[in-house]
Amino acid sequence: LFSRPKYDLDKIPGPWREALPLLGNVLPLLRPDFHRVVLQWADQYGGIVRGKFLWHDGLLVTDPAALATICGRGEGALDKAAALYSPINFMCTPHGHSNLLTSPADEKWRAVRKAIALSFSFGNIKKKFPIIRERTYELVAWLRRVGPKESVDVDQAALKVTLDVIGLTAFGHDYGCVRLAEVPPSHLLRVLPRAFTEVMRRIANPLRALLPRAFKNGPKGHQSFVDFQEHMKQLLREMKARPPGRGDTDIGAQLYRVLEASRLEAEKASKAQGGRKVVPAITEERILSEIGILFVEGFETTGHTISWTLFNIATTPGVQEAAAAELASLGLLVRPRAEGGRVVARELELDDIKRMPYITACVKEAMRMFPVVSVMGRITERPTRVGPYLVPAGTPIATPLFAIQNTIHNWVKPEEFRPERWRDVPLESYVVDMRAKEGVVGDADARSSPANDAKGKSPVPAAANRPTAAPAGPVEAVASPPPAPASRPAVSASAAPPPSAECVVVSTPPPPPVERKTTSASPSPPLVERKTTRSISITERKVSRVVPLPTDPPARSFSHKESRRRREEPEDDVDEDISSGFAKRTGISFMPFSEGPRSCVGQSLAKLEVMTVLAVLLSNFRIELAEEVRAGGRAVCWYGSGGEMGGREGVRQRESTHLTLQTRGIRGIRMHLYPRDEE
Ligand code: HEM
Repeated sequence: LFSRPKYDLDKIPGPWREALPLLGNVLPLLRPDFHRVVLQWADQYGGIVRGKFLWHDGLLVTDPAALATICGRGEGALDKAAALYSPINFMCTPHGHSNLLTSPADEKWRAVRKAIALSFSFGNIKKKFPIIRERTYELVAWLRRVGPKESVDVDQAALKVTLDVIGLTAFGHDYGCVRLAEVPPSHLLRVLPRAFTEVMRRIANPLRALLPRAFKNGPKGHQSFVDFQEHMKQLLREMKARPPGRGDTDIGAQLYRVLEASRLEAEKASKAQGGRKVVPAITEERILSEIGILFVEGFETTGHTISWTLFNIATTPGVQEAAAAELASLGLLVRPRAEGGRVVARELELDDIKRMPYITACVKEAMRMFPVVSVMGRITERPTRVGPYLVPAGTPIATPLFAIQNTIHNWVKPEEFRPERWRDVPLESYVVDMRAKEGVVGDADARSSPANDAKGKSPVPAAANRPTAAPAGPVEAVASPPPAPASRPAVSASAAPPPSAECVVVSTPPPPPVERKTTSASPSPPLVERKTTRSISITERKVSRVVPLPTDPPARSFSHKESRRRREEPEDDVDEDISSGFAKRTGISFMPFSEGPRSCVGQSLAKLEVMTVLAVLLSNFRIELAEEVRAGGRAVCWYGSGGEMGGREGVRQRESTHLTLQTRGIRGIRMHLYPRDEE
């Protein structure tokens, strides 16, 4: 009776102590801006928080060291909480087949991920640059026709480009969104948001899936799934009717190959078993689900990232001017007619993108503050140590990106949009991994970053940053880290395939500063001047060694009032120089594309798209958030033509996690775009 509890759940701080019977802590999470509730819990209780989700215990993890373990490959790494993602399966296929995003990391996932990763290699993605650029310039032409007097929802505008780009680059299908003046309700651009709404409703209320008619808008939601699947089936038909040619590694082609390979394998097995029917491991329905998930993951994510970045650029003093100066230095800024007019600016080229450290920094800072995938779900398969706590098998663990990247425990002045934070971070890095204290970054897909050379290799030669203290060697340190401290990640993780690509984490002694050589065929200026060399190098060779570092003590928990005070008035001892000390704690505190084997497979396309759209729009227009309307000295928001956003705060108050982080309602993020040549 008095034996010690087997697990440490009761030692974990969190709102579970105030949980309601049966409902637990669910009620505040039903708000559209529940990401802010989670952030507030992270600020208040620290990096590992226990909550009651209905009658289940669950954890919210924002502690960087614990995250590095959870997202890594070694002991303590966690797989997807497949059940949590299941409404997405039913959006993609009638019988709820899982897919890359939603399935656990099993054999089927591995086969599809490997095939698709080739499509997203930078070598393949860079061939798509002309498509992205063409659609973006078409958008510019449309925006010019609209003119600066009308405000435009830049979010909708960006979504049109992203849907066109996925359709064309992945499946050779033109949805023609950018060209459409009116979008019919049956168009995929309209169907997708309706289906996302139904997914959100089913996550909040799983009974909707069983009895759609019993709930408000249930039949409509069900219909949106049917409509979405119809669009995806059309793509599948087109894919099957057009077997891929040699050298075609586009997504459609790769999915076709996976399907065929599985069919042939089943045929072979059937023959071997004397003609008994053998169902292929990967069926058409699975492929349908894979096609669907590319639209679920690739459409809104990229579109909202573009619009959140534009929003921050437009509303932070000095930032737009700095971005324009960078574009001008590359000869890309359209000049006023009086100074020679539009002809002076040239068209954006692929190589320009790696010469825009400031705009890249704006994107990263926007992705830190507004991570479009704001929560991800994992689950423990066996008793697991999360940070210092042992928790039982079957514990759901949310890794809430919004809270990770905005909590006062991980970031200095997190609510400030400061592109300067990224000054010393290599251009290609979208993971801040402070395990090598003064080092900076590990980046899963650096090899496939547009910032890298044409062959898709890291601009830093594999061995360049490797100190003699960490010689290349066997993988043994990776395979089994000591069990106790969860903060000892096995490996800095990388994109899944090819399996040989790994990051190497090293600690002291620091190597002598190395001259950065580029392997690029065409000579280009260094990406970003890199001040810290004691860090992580991204290499195509086998993992050398991981040298774990001591971790920071766990973040303290505060009263609600105290955590709010600390957010408003950071302590004096906090590093004020956020231009260099951008993150505070050891481990991962920034990973908008996630990290490790389950990181975003499409990030090379996303980065290229975001940068292209931003560079072209900012070259051509000066942007302004549609003005607030004032009445009686107070800002009021209303919808109509003209000003309506209610300033930066007005937009922020409408933040909503609706599968992706976006604005609530139909007002979007409206801006006036002033053509630079007409100024
Ligand atoms: C700025 C844009 C994007 C962001 C911020 C983003 C972010 C993410 C994140 C955080 C995950 C992990 C989700 C989780 O574990 O629940 C993810 C997974 C994924 N993303 Fe993206 N994504 C973006 C664009 C894209 C694009 C353009 C595509 C493809 C067209 C794509 C395809 C996928 C897929 C298939 C997965 C599942 C990978 C796996 O588990 O193996 N994403 N993405």
